[in-house]
Amino acid sequence: MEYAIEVNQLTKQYASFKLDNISFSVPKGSIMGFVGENGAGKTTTIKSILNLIHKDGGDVKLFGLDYAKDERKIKEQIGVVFDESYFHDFLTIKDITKIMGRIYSNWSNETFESYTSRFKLPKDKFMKEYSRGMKMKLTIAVALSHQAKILILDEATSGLDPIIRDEILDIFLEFIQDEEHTIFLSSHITSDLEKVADYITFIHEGKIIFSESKDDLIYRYGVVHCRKEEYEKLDKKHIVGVRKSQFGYEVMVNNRKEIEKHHRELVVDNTTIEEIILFIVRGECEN
Ligand SMILES: Nc1ncnc2c1ncn2[C@@H]1O[C@H](COP(=O)(O)OP(=O)(O)OP(=O)(O)O)[C@@H](O)[C@H]1O
Repeated sequence: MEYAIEVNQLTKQYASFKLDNISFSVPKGSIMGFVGENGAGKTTTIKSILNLIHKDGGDVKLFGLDYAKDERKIKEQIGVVFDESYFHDFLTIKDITKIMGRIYSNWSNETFESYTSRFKLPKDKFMKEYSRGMKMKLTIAVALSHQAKILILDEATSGLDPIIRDEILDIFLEFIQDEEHTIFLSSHITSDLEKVADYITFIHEGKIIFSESKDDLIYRYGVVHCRKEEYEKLDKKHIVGVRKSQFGYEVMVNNRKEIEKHHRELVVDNTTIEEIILFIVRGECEN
Protein backbone atom coordinates (compact mmCIF):
# COMPACT_ATOMS: atom_id res chain seq x y z
CA MET A 1 0.00 0.00 0.00
CA GLU A 2 1.21 3.52 -0.81
CA TYR A 3 1.02 6.07 2.01
CA ALA A 4 0.44 9.82 1.72
CA ILE A 5 1.40 10.48 5.35
CA GLU A 6 3.58 8.33 7.60
CA VAL A 7 4.03 9.29 11.24
CA ASN A 8 6.61 7.18 12.99
CA GLN A 9 7.26 7.26 16.76
CA LEU A 10 6.54 10.97 16.93
CA THR A 11 7.15 12.56 20.33
CA LYS A 12 6.58 16.15 21.43
CA GLN A 13 6.94 17.23 25.03
CA TYR A 14 5.28 20.35 26.44
CA ALA A 15 5.39 21.36 30.12
CA SER A 16 2.18 19.53 30.97
CA PHE A 17 1.51 17.39 27.90
CA LYS A 18 3.33 14.73 25.93
CA LEU A 19 2.58 13.48 22.46
CA ASP A 20 3.81 10.05 23.27
CA ASN A 21 5.65 8.08 20.62
CA ILE A 22 2.74 8.00 18.20
CA SER A 23 2.71 6.13 14.89
CA PHE A 24 0.11 5.84 12.14
CA SER A 25 -0.11 5.99 8.35
CA VAL A 26 -2.64 7.50 5.97
CA PRO A 27 -3.10 5.44 2.77
CA LYS A 28 -2.98 7.41 -0.48
CA GLY A 29 -6.43 8.06 -1.97
CA SER A 30 -8.29 7.81 1.34
CA ILE A 31 -9.90 10.03 3.97
CA MET A 32 -8.48 9.61 7.45
CA GLY A 33 -10.58 10.97 10.32
CA PHE A 34 -8.55 12.06 13.35
CA VAL A 35 -10.59 12.13 16.56
CA GLY A 36 -9.92 12.87 20.20
CA GLU A 37 -11.22 15.08 22.99
CA ASN A 38 -10.12 18.65 23.61
CA GLY A 39 -6.46 18.64 24.50
CA ALA A 40 -5.84 15.07 23.26
CA GLY A 41 -3.03 16.24 20.95
CA LYS A 42 -4.69 16.61 17.53
CA THR A 43 -3.39 20.08 16.67
CA THR A 44 0.07 19.21 18.00
CA THR A 45 0.11 16.16 15.70
CA ILE A 46 -1.09 18.22 12.72
CA LYS A 47 1.51 20.94 13.36
CA SER A 48 4.17 18.23 13.48
CA ILE A 49 2.92 16.78 10.18
CA LEU A 50 3.18 20.29 8.69
CA ASN A 51 6.63 20.79 10.21
CA LEU A 52 5.39 23.91 12.02
CA ILE A 53 6.79 22.84 15.39
CA HIS A 54 10.00 21.21 16.51
CA LYS A 55 9.67 17.48 17.19
CA ASP A 56 11.42 15.88 20.16
CA GLY A 57 11.56 12.49 18.50
CA GLY A 58 10.38 10.36 15.60
CA ASP A 59 9.78 11.33 12.01
CA VAL A 60 7.09 12.32 9.55
CA LYS A 61 7.10 11.55 5.84
CA LEU A 62 4.74 12.89 3.18
CA PHE A 63 4.62 10.96 -0.13
CA GLY A 64 7.73 9.19 1.16
CA LEU A 65 9.59 12.53 1.28
CA ASP A 66 11.39 14.03 4.24
CA TYR A 67 11.09 17.70 5.29
CA ALA A 68 14.83 17.88 5.87
CA LYS A 69 15.48 17.35 2.13
CA ASP A 70 12.25 18.23 0.31
CA GLU A 71 10.41 20.87 2.35
CA ARG A 72 9.40 23.03 -0.62
CA LYS A 73 8.25 20.09 -2.73
CA ILE A 74 6.16 18.78 0.17
CA LYS A 75 4.55 22.14 1.01
CA GLU A 76 3.46 22.79 -2.58
CA GLN A 77 1.44 19.59 -2.42
CA ILE A 78 -0.41 20.27 0.85
CA GLY A 79 -3.63 22.24 1.25
CA VAL A 80 -4.18 23.28 4.87
CA VAL A 81 -7.33 24.45 6.61
CA PHE A 82 -7.28 25.42 10.30
CA ASP A 83 -10.41 26.35 12.22
CA GLU A 84 -9.77 30.07 11.83
CA SER A 85 -9.61 32.14 8.70
CA TYR A 86 -6.27 33.83 8.12
CA PHE A 87 -7.41 36.47 5.62
CA HIS A 88 -7.18 40.15 6.41
CA ASP A 89 -10.51 41.92 7.09
CA PHE A 90 -10.15 44.33 4.16
CA LEU A 91 -9.53 41.78 1.41
CA THR A 92 -12.06 40.66 -1.20
CA ILE A 93 -12.09 37.43 -3.23
CA LYS A 94 -10.47 39.30 -6.12
CA ASP A 95 -7.53 40.33 -3.89
CA ILE A 96 -7.20 36.79 -2.57
CA THR A 97 -7.08 35.36 -6.11
CA LYS A 98 -4.13 37.64 -6.92
CA ILE A 99 -2.26 36.90 -3.69
CA MET A 100 -2.64 33.12 -4.02
CA GLY A 101 -1.53 33.21 -7.64
CA ARG A 102 1.77 34.67 -6.41
CA ILE A 103 2.16 32.20 -3.54
CA TYR A 104 1.41 28.91 -5.31
CA SER A 105 3.07 27.91 -8.56
CA ASN A 106 0.13 25.60 -9.42
CA TRP A 107 -2.63 28.07 -8.51
CA SER A 108 -5.70 27.79 -10.78
CA ASN A 109 -8.00 30.81 -11.13
CA GLU A 110 -10.58 28.63 -12.89
CA THR A 111 -10.73 26.06 -10.08
CA PHE A 112 -10.97 28.81 -7.47
CA GLU A 113 -13.71 30.58 -9.43
CA SER A 114 -15.69 27.34 -9.74
CA TYR A 115 -15.53 26.65 -5.98
CA THR A 116 -16.36 30.22 -4.95
CA SER A 117 -19.36 30.20 -7.32
CA ARG A 118 -20.47 26.81 -6.09
CA PHE A 119 -20.21 28.04 -2.49
CA LYS A 120 -22.09 31.23 -3.49
CA LEU A 121 -19.40 33.42 -1.95
CA PRO A 122 -19.91 37.13 -2.63
CA LYS A 123 -17.11 38.53 -4.79
CA ASP A 124 -17.18 42.17 -3.71
CA LYS A 125 -17.64 41.89 0.04
CA PHE A 126 -14.73 42.40 2.42
CA MET A 127 -13.71 39.47 4.62
CA LYS A 128 -14.96 41.36 7.67
CA GLU A 129 -18.47 41.10 6.19
CA TYR A 130 -18.16 37.31 5.71
CA SER A 131 -19.83 34.96 8.19
CA ARG A 132 -17.78 32.20 9.84
CA GLY A 133 -19.27 29.63 7.44
CA MET A 134 -18.40 31.79 4.41
CA LYS A 135 -14.82 32.27 5.63
CA MET A 136 -14.43 28.54 6.17
CA LYS A 137 -15.76 27.75 2.69
CA LEU A 138 -13.36 30.31 1.25
CA THR A 139 -10.40 28.75 3.07
CA ILE A 140 -11.40 25.33 1.75
CA ALA A 141 -11.78 26.76 -1.78
CA VAL A 142 -8.22 28.14 -1.54
CA ALA A 143 -6.87 24.83 -0.25
CA LEU A 144 -8.51 23.03 -3.20
CA SER A 145 -7.29 25.44 -5.90
CA HIS A 146 -3.53 24.88 -6.05
CA GLN A 147 -3.53 21.22 -7.06
CA ALA A 148 -2.66 19.98 -3.60
CA LYS A 149 -2.33 16.22 -3.30
CA ILE A 150 -3.20 16.19 0.40
CA LEU A 151 -5.75 18.25 2.23
CA ILE A 152 -5.09 18.61 5.96
CA LEU A 153 -7.92 20.08 8.00
CA ASP A 154 -7.93 20.83 11.72
CA GLU A 155 -11.49 21.13 13.06
CA ALA A 156 -12.38 22.94 9.85
CA THR A 157 -16.04 21.97 9.84
CA SER A 158 -16.72 22.40 13.57
CA GLY A 159 -19.01 25.34 14.23
CA LEU A 160 -20.64 25.12 10.80
CA ASP A 161 -24.28 24.23 10.36
CA PRO A 162 -25.22 20.71 9.19
CA ILE A 163 -26.18 21.85 5.67
CA ILE A 164 -22.86 23.58 4.98
CA ARG A 165 -21.00 20.64 6.57
CA ASP A 166 -22.81 18.21 4.32
CA GLU A 167 -21.95 20.28 1.22
CA ILE A 168 -18.28 20.36 2.27
CA LEU A 169 -18.20 16.62 3.01
CA ASP A 170 -19.52 15.96 -0.52
CA ILE A 171 -16.67 18.03 -1.93
CA PHE A 172 -14.17 16.01 0.13
CA LEU A 173 -15.60 12.81 -1.34
CA GLU A 174 -15.24 14.25 -4.87
CA PHE A 175 -11.66 15.34 -4.12
CA ILE A 176 -10.50 11.78 -3.37
CA GLN A 177 -12.44 10.12 -6.24
CA ASP A 178 -9.41 9.79 -8.53
CA GLU A 179 -7.43 7.94 -5.81
CA GLU A 180 -4.54 10.40 -6.22
CA HIS A 181 -5.79 12.74 -3.50
CA THR A 182 -5.83 12.20 0.24
CA ILE A 183 -7.55 13.95 3.15
CA PHE A 184 -6.48 14.06 6.80
CA LEU A 185 -9.30 15.56 8.79
CA SER A 186 -9.50 16.20 12.52
CA SER A 187 -12.97 16.64 13.95
CA HIS A 188 -15.03 16.37 17.10
CA ILE A 189 -18.04 15.54 14.98
CA THR A 190 -17.78 11.77 14.72
CA SER A 191 -20.98 11.54 12.64
CA ASP A 192 -19.20 13.53 9.89
CA LEU A 193 -16.27 11.16 10.02
CA GLU A 194 -18.59 8.17 9.94
CA LYS A 195 -20.04 9.57 6.76
CA VAL A 196 -16.83 10.18 4.81
CA ALA A 197 -13.80 8.59 6.47
CA ASP A 198 -12.21 5.37 5.22
CA TYR A 199 -9.96 5.18 8.28
CA ILE A 200 -10.22 6.49 11.83
CA THR A 201 -7.32 7.35 14.11
CA PHE A 202 -8.27 7.93 17.74
CA ILE A 203 -5.91 9.87 19.99
CA HIS A 204 -6.37 10.00 23.75
CA GLU A 205 -4.10 11.87 26.20
CA GLY A 206 -1.29 12.02 23.66
CA LYS A 207 -1.41 8.33 22.70
CA ILE A 208 -2.91 6.58 19.70
CA ILE A 209 -5.60 4.16 20.89
CA PHE A 210 -6.44 2.83 17.43
CA SER A 211 -5.83 3.65 13.79
CA GLU A 212 -7.94 1.38 11.62
CA SER A 213 -10.32 1.04 8.72
CA LYS A 214 -13.73 2.40 9.71
CA ASP A 215 -15.52 -0.63 8.29
CA ASP A 216 -13.31 -3.00 10.31
CA LEU A 217 -14.02 -1.05 13.49
CA ILE A 218 -17.77 -1.13 12.94
CA TYR A 219 -17.59 -4.82 12.01
CA ARG A 220 -15.46 -5.90 14.98
CA TYR A 221 -16.90 -3.83 17.82
CA GLY A 222 -20.31 -4.31 19.39
CA VAL A 223 -22.28 -3.73 22.59
CA VAL A 224 -23.50 -6.54 24.84
CA HIS A 225 -26.40 -5.84 27.21
CA CYS A 226 -26.24 -8.37 30.03
CA ARG A 227 -26.54 -9.14 33.72
CA LYS A 228 -23.67 -9.03 36.20
CA GLU A 229 -23.31 -12.85 36.22
CA GLU A 230 -23.12 -12.93 32.41
CA TYR A 231 -20.61 -10.06 32.38
CA GLU A 232 -18.37 -11.94 34.79
CA LYS A 233 -18.11 -14.88 32.37
CA LEU A 234 -16.92 -12.70 29.45
CA ASP A 235 -13.28 -12.90 28.41
CA LYS A 236 -11.91 -9.55 29.66
CA LYS A 237 -9.38 -9.31 26.84
CA HIS A 238 -12.25 -8.47 24.44
CA ILE A 239 -13.74 -5.76 26.68
CA VAL A 240 -12.81 -2.12 26.04
CA GLY A 241 -15.33 -0.45 28.36
CA VAL A 242 -18.29 -1.11 30.62
CA ARG A 243 -21.25 0.96 31.75
CA LYS A 244 -23.15 -0.24 34.80
CA SER A 245 -26.66 0.88 35.60
CA GLN A 246 -29.61 -0.28 37.66
CA PHE A 247 -30.81 -2.17 34.58
CA GLY A 248 -27.63 -4.17 34.09
CA TYR A 249 -24.35 -3.96 32.21
CA GLU A 250 -23.53 -2.48 28.81
CA VAL A 251 -20.25 -3.87 27.60
CA MET A 252 -18.27 -2.64 24.57
CA VAL A 253 -16.38 -5.56 23.03
CA ASN A 254 -13.72 -5.40 20.33
CA ASN A 255 -14.27 -8.89 18.93
CA ARG A 256 -17.98 -9.56 18.58
CA LYS A 257 -17.48 -12.81 16.63
CA GLU A 258 -15.56 -14.38 19.53
CA ILE A 259 -18.18 -13.24 22.03
CA GLU A 260 -21.01 -14.58 19.86
CA LYS A 261 -19.18 -17.89 19.44
CA HIS A 262 -18.61 -18.49 23.16
CA HIS A 263 -21.81 -16.91 24.51
CA ARG A 264 -24.66 -17.95 22.24
CA GLU A 265 -27.16 -16.74 24.83
CA LEU A 266 -25.99 -13.12 24.43
CA VAL A 267 -26.91 -10.64 21.71
CA VAL A 268 -24.18 -8.29 20.48
CA ASP A 269 -25.64 -5.06 19.09
CA ASN A 270 -24.10 -2.94 16.33
CA THR A 271 -22.29 0.19 17.42
CA THR A 272 -20.97 3.51 16.11
CA ILE A 273 -17.55 5.17 16.16
CA GLU A 274 -18.92 7.71 18.63
CA GLU A 275 -20.05 4.98 21.03
CA ILE A 276 -16.74 3.10 20.76
CA ILE A 277 -14.87 6.28 21.69
CA LEU A 278 -17.24 7.15 24.54
CA PHE A 279 -16.89 3.67 26.02
CA ILE A 280 -13.11 3.77 25.79
CA VAL A 281 -12.87 7.24 27.36
CA ARG A 282 -15.73 7.17 29.85
CA GLY A 283 -16.63 3.53 30.39
CA GLU A 284 -15.04 1.62 33.23
CA CYS A 285 -12.49 -0.95 32.21
CA GLU A 286 -11.38 -3.81 34.40
CA ASN A 287 -8.59 -5.23 32.23
N1 LIG B 1 2.82 25.78 22.62
C1 LIG B 1 2.39 25.05 23.64
N2 LIG B 1 3.01 25.13 24.85
C2 LIG B 1 2.62 24.37 25.89
N3 LIG B 1 1.59 23.49 25.84
C3 LIG B 1 0.93 23.38 24.68
C4 LIG B 1 1.30 24.15 23.52
N4 LIG B 1 0.48 23.80 22.51
C5 LIG B 1 -0.39 22.88 23.01
N5 LIG B 1 -0.10 22.62 24.30
C6 LIG B 1 -0.81 21.66 25.18
O1 LIG B 1 -0.80 20.40 24.54
C7 LIG B 1 -2.02 19.72 24.78
C8 LIG B 1 -2.61 19.24 23.47
O2 LIG B 1 -3.03 20.37 22.71
P1 LIG B 1 -3.62 20.24 21.24
O3 LIG B 1 -3.92 21.64 20.79
O4 LIG B 1 -2.71 19.43 20.42
O5 LIG B 1 -4.96 19.43 21.52
P2 LIG B 1 -6.20 19.18 20.56
O6 LIG B 1 -6.46 17.71 20.60
O7 LIG B 1 -5.97 19.80 19.23
O8 LIG B 1 -7.34 19.94 21.35
P3 LIG B 1 -8.63 20.77 20.83
O9 LIG B 1 -9.61 19.76 20.35
O10 LIG B 1 -9.09 21.45 22.08
O11 LIG B 1 -8.17 21.73 19.77
C9 LIG B 1 -2.92 20.67 25.56
O12 LIG B 1 -2.86 20.32 26.92
C10 LIG B 1 -2.27 22.01 25.33
O13 LIG B 1 -2.47 22.87 26.44
